Amino acid sequence: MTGPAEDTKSQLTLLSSKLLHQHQAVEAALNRHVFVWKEIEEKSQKRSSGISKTSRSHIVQVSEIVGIHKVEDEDHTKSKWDQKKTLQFSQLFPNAFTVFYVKRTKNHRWRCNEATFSCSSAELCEQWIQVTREQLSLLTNRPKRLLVYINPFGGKRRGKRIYEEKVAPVFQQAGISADVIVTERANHARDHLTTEANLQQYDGVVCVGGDGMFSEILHGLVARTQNDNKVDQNRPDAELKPCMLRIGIIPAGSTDCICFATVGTNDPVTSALHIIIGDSQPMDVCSVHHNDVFLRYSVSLLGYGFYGDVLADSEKKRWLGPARYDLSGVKAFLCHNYYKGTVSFLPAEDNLGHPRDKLQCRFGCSICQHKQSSKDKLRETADEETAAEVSSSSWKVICGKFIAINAANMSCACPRSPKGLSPSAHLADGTADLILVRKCSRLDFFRHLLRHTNTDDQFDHSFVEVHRVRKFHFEPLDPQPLLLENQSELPKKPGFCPLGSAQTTCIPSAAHSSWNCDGEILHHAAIQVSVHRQLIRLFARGIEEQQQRV
Ligand SMILES: CCCCCCCCCCCCC/C=C/[C@@H](O)[C@H](COP(=O)(O)O)NC(=O)CCCCC
Ligand SMILES: Nc1ncnc2c1ncn2[C@@H]1O[C@H](COP(=O)(O)OP(=O)(O)O)[C@@H](O)[C@H]1O
Ligand SMILES: [Ca+2]
Repeated sequence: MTGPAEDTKSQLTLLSSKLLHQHQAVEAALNRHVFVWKEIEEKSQKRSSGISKTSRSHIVQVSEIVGIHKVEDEDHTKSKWDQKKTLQFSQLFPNAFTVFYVKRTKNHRWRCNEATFSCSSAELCEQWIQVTREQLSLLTNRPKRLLVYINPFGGKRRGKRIYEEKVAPVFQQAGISADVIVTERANHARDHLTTEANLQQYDGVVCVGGDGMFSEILHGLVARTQNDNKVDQNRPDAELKPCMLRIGIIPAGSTDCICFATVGTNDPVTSALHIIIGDSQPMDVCSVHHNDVFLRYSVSLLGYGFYGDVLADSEKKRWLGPARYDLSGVKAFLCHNYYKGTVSFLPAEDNLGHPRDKLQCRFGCSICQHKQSSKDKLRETADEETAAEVSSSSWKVICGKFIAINAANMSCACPRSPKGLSPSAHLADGTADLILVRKCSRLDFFRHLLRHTNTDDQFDHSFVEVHRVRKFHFEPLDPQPLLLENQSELPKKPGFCPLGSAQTTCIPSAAHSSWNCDGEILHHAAIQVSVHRQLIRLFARGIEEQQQRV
């Protein structure tokens, strides 16, 4: 907290002068927090009209200034027309500077707005640029150098163009330098991060692609951090070390759920601006093990049954781009498979809310800032047998036939489902929402799915239950044939006769489905999952409640 002396200091005007903006005289001022300009109403003007207009003032937070440049030095990536206009302007007003700043528009989208001011002298212009840049350099959370990985084949295969046309120019305006790697194969980014990249020279890593590409960055960074700290990822109870570098996501994939659920939109320019201003959003990560073998990490959806089947089928249709999920979704729905198994879970403490409490995770979320007590920590590290001794609420066990078992570590909001699989799930509370959809009729399941696209409560069905959990295990009823230790890259298992469907052309499911782990297939049905609170940080801030307009 800042005391009164500090408050006064931060409000001290650093610069104040009369400038010209859009042919109108303005009084501009800069302090540590804001840059303000206010139209000056000339006395003669007031007298002749007889009416005193309210002069408009504009406020820009210093933390949301992207950059400041002398007009003649401005961006060469501008169109020919804009460059010509800039040249003409700088001939007319030689001592002018432009401030680039964040402007909020509809649906959580941000744009880079600009305002040009001309000064009475070259010295004054230089002074404005220098003092403003000094203030920006005090914002130590801003990245200066980034490592960028582009998946040229993600989504509609537009990753490279999106980066070059929409992101690189704003990074340049902000003075950010970026080393760019266009991936040449799957797992290129993951392997490069795990073993090769010299991470000390970067302030963050950016991925251009979808959730699968994000997953590569996540695995590379988390593995690198654990290796450097000698933490064994194979131990399900290992206390993982948090990653120091933040991750930025430029959405260019098929679902873009991780970007959408942390920023509120899947818009490349908005993401670039969150990176530039150095936003920071901690995020939980689920570790997935099979016995004592580490399988994968997950930040969004871990889905068995319906979403596992959709993914397994969609992989064969990659050439269709994002539409593959719609086709495979319809197919999985028509197949209507269900799977037998046992789910056991460690419920989260009551003070962390409930998936149906309608307290959505938003910018500055108080639930995510909640500090874990030592009792909670002890309870979390205890295994199934000893948990009962340290807490009144201990592991719960549910056996049944399930159409879908979904663990949502965050809301999983995406353009297909703007409120997500679990609208009240939290980004950084150390829990996941475990959704169990039991065997039901096709019509009921359709009703449940449909509610993901409207405002109705998708949990308000007799066949759906939802729990907020810290850990969970799944065990299929029938034992699975032995799989190799490192299963994550195994080819798709051969199809068997579906358990819950009479049709023969269905997505092959046998007694087991596979897990959809942030869009990657896991072939082990039996898994153990733990949520690791705030293991990583993104260049994001969570979804803002109200659109503030400048
Ligand atoms: C009758 C209309 C029903 C519509 C139901 C829609 C429900 C959609 C929920 C989507 C949750 C998405 C969770 C995120 C998953 C992604 O990690 C994963 C990989 O993404 P990417 O790498 O970008 O390709 N995407 C999926 O698994 C797609 C699921 C789509 C299911 C229809
Ligand atoms: N150069 C590449 N060639 C082929 N696959 C790649 C390449 N780079 C990344 N991948 C893989 O592509 C998959 C899908 O990437 P992603 O960017 O998530 O797109 P989408 O959202 O369309 O699935 C990821 O599993 C990732 O490992
Ligand atoms: Ca969470």
